[in-house]
Amino acid sequence: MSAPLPTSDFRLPTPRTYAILGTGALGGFYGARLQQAGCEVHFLLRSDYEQVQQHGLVVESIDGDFTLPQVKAYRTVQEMPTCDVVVVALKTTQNHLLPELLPPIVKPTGVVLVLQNGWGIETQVAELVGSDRVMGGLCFLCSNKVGPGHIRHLDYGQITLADYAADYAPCGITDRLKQIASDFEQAGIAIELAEDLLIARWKKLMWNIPFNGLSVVLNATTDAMMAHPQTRSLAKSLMQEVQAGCTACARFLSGSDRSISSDFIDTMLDYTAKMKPYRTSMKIDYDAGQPLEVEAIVGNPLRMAQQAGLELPQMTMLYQQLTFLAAQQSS
Ligand SMILES: NC(=O)C1=CN([C@@H]2O[C@H](COP(=O)(O)OP(=O)(O)OC[C@H]3O[C@@H](n4cnc5c(N)ncnc54)[C@H](OP(=O)(O)O)[C@@H]3O)[C@@H](O)[C@H]2O)C=CC1
Ligand SMILES: CC(C)(CO)C(=O)C(=O)O
Repeated sequence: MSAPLPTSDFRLPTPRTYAILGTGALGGFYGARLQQAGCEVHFLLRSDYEQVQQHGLVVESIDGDFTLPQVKAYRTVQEMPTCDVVVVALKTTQNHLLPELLPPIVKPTGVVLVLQNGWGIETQVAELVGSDRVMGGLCFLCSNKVGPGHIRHLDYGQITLADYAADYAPCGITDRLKQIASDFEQAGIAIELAEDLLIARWKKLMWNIPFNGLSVVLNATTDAMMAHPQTRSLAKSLMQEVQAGCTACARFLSGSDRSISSDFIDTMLDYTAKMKPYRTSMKIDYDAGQPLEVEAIVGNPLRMAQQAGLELPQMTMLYQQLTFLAAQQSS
């Protein structure tokens, strides 16, 4: 049964303009691909501004390298035009800036598309722009920013897109979701449309929580963790906790029985076993001495489950270990 469409299923104009908040590994890659496909894209930058303003964006990609010698680059949102789709591609550790970054650039009829990892971000954005103007995307992408304005796309790239409604109520496949999907597909990005953003987000967390977290705590890449029976078993136990957290969250927020099937756990384990040896984004950040996205990826889901009356002991221990390591790193 398809879910009821939200009252907010207003269509977006054609063509749609895009703003990229955070022109890094993810925002720089997808934004460049959208521009390459003909979309009008405006890039917000920080330390890379001068380089990108003068020399554009360089993208090395398994799908073919390309350079955009000229892009619409900005240092502040005040310089940017309002856009139809504002893509949030900052690290979530920068989300305290969203109250100042978002309002000036979202058109009155525009939407905000959250492409970050983690839980609860759409709700934070909805408080800024209204719950009828938020959408989410889960990016299965392996990409790094290797230099100012220089992106290296290593693997994958597909995005699961879903619309948002208050309390993560299922929205079904809305017209505006299809419009944005068509822009990304025109840019050669594989898109999956999901009726239920809550399920889609917890499915991504089923990968991010064990593998981003354990890669830091155990100082290991994904292949090494999958090759050892004990760490494979630990990853599966964490996935089972995420599965329980998802069910409790759905019941708490909307009184509904929505859950992730146990088959999906085996699918994710098989998927990871087949991945090229991969240093997760959290491990890359840890090794580089950068802030870790612990709160969005582990803390928020843990607190959501606890709010729903469910304790998750292994996720709790992982959170304690990661927050300790993050504190040691910054001391
Ligand atoms: N990389 C990947 O393959 C994947 C990433 N993700 C998720 O996507 C999100 C983004 O990650 P990722 O792209 O890897 O991160 P990056 O650090 O590569 O990109 C973030 C960009 O935001 C910029 N930035 C930071 N603060 C500001 C600011 N105040 N104004 C303007 N720009 C700013 C940074 O610039 P500066 O250099 O100045 O700090 C940086 O270029 C995260 O939630 C991550 O978990 C999800 C799936 C895969
Ligand atoms: C699943 C994966 C590895 C790629 O999308 C990811 O989410 C990350 O590196 O943060």
